[in-house]
Amino acid sequence: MEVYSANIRELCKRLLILTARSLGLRHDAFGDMFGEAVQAARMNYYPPCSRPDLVLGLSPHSDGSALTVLQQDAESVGLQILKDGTWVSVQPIPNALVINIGDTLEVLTNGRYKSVEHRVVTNRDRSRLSVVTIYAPSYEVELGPMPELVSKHEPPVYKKYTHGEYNRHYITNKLQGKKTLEFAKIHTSC
Ligand SMILES: O=C(O)CCC(=O)C(=O)O
Ligand SMILES: [Fe+2]
Repeated sequence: MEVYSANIRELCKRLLILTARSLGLRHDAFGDMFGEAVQAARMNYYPPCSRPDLVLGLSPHSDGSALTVLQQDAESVGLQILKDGTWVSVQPIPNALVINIGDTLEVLTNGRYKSVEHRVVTNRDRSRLSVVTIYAPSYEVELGPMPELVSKHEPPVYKKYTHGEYNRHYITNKLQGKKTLEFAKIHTSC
């Protein structure tokens, strides 16, 4: 687990470098601001369920992280993402990791990258196991759209707050689609 976690940490750092580059930012723009990044792993076990038509394994949500790295059970399909209003199953590919963009990256990129809404469905005959690692800035880091990604034509869509504040909000609210991200949105009335 220690070696796995260390490798996932390196992977997340690299992915954030590539993300920064894709947006025309300095390559270490995210790395510099994340501080001692928060990384946490959890294992989700979904037992077989006699009524998969009635029971979800995990309610629709987006992750609060910047990135989430997911290792799926090779034998059992369960993860679905919401794409253009339709739930699409993410077929497990042997030895492949799934990377989800979380709310924090949506905020930092002022919405250029969107966090993915996802859920887990159950199976009648099979159990399923997933190993999930979240990667996020240190709790005291102030978040908000990166100044380079804000302009007169692209005003900030999200306010400033610390990752600790967002985390508290996230864990004290129900999983309900992308509702937790409302916390970060600047609501304009016109
Ligand atoms: O089990 C999965 O494939 C997804 C789990 C998940 O979305 C989560 O733990 O946040
Ligand atoms: Fe998730």
